[in-house]
Amino acid sequence: MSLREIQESVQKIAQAVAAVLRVEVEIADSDFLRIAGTGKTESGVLRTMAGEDHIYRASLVNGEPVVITRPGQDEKCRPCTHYGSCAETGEICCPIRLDGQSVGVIGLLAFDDEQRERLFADVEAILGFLQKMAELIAVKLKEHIMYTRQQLIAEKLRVVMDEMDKAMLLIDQKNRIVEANQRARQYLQLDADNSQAAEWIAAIRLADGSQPAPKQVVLSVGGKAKTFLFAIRPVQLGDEIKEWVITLDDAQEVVEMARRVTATDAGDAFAAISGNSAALLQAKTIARTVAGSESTILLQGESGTGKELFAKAIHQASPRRQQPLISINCAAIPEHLMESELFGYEDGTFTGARKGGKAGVFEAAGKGTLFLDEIGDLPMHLQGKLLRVLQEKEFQRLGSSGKTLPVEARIIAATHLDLQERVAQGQFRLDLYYRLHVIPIQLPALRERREDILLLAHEFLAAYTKTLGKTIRGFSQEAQSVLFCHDWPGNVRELANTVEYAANLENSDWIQVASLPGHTFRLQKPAERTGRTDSSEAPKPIATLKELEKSAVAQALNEVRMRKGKKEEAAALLGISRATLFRKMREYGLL
Ligand SMILES: Nc1ncnc2c1ncn2[C@@H]1O[C@H](COP(=O)(O)OP(=O)(O)OP(=O)(O)O)[C@@H](O)[C@H]1O
Repeated sequence: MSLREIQESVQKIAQAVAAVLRVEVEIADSDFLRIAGTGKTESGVLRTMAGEDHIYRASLVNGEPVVITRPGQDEKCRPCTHYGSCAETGEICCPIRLDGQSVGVIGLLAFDDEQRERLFADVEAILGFLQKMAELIAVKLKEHIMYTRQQLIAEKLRVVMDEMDKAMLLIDQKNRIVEANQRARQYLQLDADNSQAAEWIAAIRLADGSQPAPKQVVLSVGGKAKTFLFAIRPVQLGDEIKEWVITLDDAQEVVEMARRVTATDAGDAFAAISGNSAALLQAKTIARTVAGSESTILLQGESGTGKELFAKAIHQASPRRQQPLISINCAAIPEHLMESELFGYEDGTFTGARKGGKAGVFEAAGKGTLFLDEIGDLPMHLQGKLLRVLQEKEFQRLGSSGKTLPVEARIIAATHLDLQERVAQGQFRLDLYYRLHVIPIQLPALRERREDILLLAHEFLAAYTKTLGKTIRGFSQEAQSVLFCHDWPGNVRELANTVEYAANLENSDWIQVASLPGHTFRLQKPAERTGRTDSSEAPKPIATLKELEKSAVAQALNEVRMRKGKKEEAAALLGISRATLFRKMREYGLL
């Protein structure tokens, strides 16, 4: 470590000393490069002192000060190129020592009689002062070394953290995230929104205190519940806990990884998609057939019909299964962040941009699969950009100067919207529609395949009773008819939530109607639920589906508001995603 690295500070010290003592000051490093100089020596700064360095060399090697009262005539000056013709009238120098080693020399120089007089008026005092200045420079160098070391450690830590395939968070005493690695930002969508951080950390701390290892926690991320395996450890200095390190693994990814490692073949990737109805079996057959191809797939279906489940199964059944499956929800990411989420950005592209830039989902998906969820909600201006990227099969990070990257991922898009209708309304580009609509797969709504309702309900019940440690044998006859006749606007997600709710509440061997969530079924009278009509009653005007939906959304919001809950809970009650809930709130003026 050379004084050269703190040249500016050293020059300032030289000038300050010169101003106080009114003599000239020169400072050299251990290679006899002039680091600082005042007066006559200033023009030689950052030049070598070869040939005129032997007095400094003697001071540096012996670690002692040197006093020259007659420069150019003193015996010590003999080897100097200026011997006999020296412009100086006096010189005092002293080594700069750091950790027992000489790292440079500070010299005081006189060039006329006045300066000479000042220099030698009280040599003892001047030497004392010079030594203090040498110590000051050594301290500055030490600080710089420590700072550089710290920077290096921080950088190493950042690289190691980002290379980890676990998500890692550093948390301070006030439960704020002070550092998050790339995987954590991806799992928790931190770049889009980290307002839930305190809630997540509270959930992790709660789960930490109540479970043996391996510990699990369910966090709501972007409106979806995600299960993580986690560990939390304190970072201590002495007895004091300074921060906490939390590591997270996506439980589903761990399970998939375990399955990949243990399975001799990929198994049936579609096994998780239940249902025997002709409509669902047809969708599964198409998906299975095209899983191996490179063509773009467009999954269409209402919210909760299993579009994401299908996308995962297709990826699993494809030759790309060892590569990543990256999902992005085009409705859940704020419009101004969407473009950088898709294509990434280069270092310094905008204020707050991450050092080193950031890969977008196209890059992250690599040779895997990119799942563009809720594609119908992609803003118009990005539709054009996406189209170009899909056509040209290459893209650029934002702020990159012409460097293009290839699109290697297979694209699966999904939407709950009627894209043709969006095209007709001028809200979706026709050319993009055709680019995505290569292999369309329509996922049927649950009410269009009622024969699957009870099958799914029993599967969910078996799973939840196992988790809850209960022995519920099934559904009462009446509960079955209620489930069968319900229209399930939230589709399979709503059914799964309904069964989970009922399994939690039920105390008998069979799920009774009373244990079904009131907010779902209060909208329908018992006679309507079973599909029977009472001829003695005057026919009531039938509410439109939209009216029913609006009323359900309002009711769920109200219920959650009363118990000071969060919007996510209203979404869960309705069996829809957070993004869908917000869309519906906007649509019905309930924001
Ligand atoms: N056929 C099915 N068999 C078993 N579970 C299903 C099936 N279809 C959907 N599910 C479950 O229902 C929930 C919703 O499914 P998914 O998220 O895939 O729906 P989606 O159509 O992508 O919804 P959204 O449009 O709201 O994002 C998930 O928990 C999923 O596992």
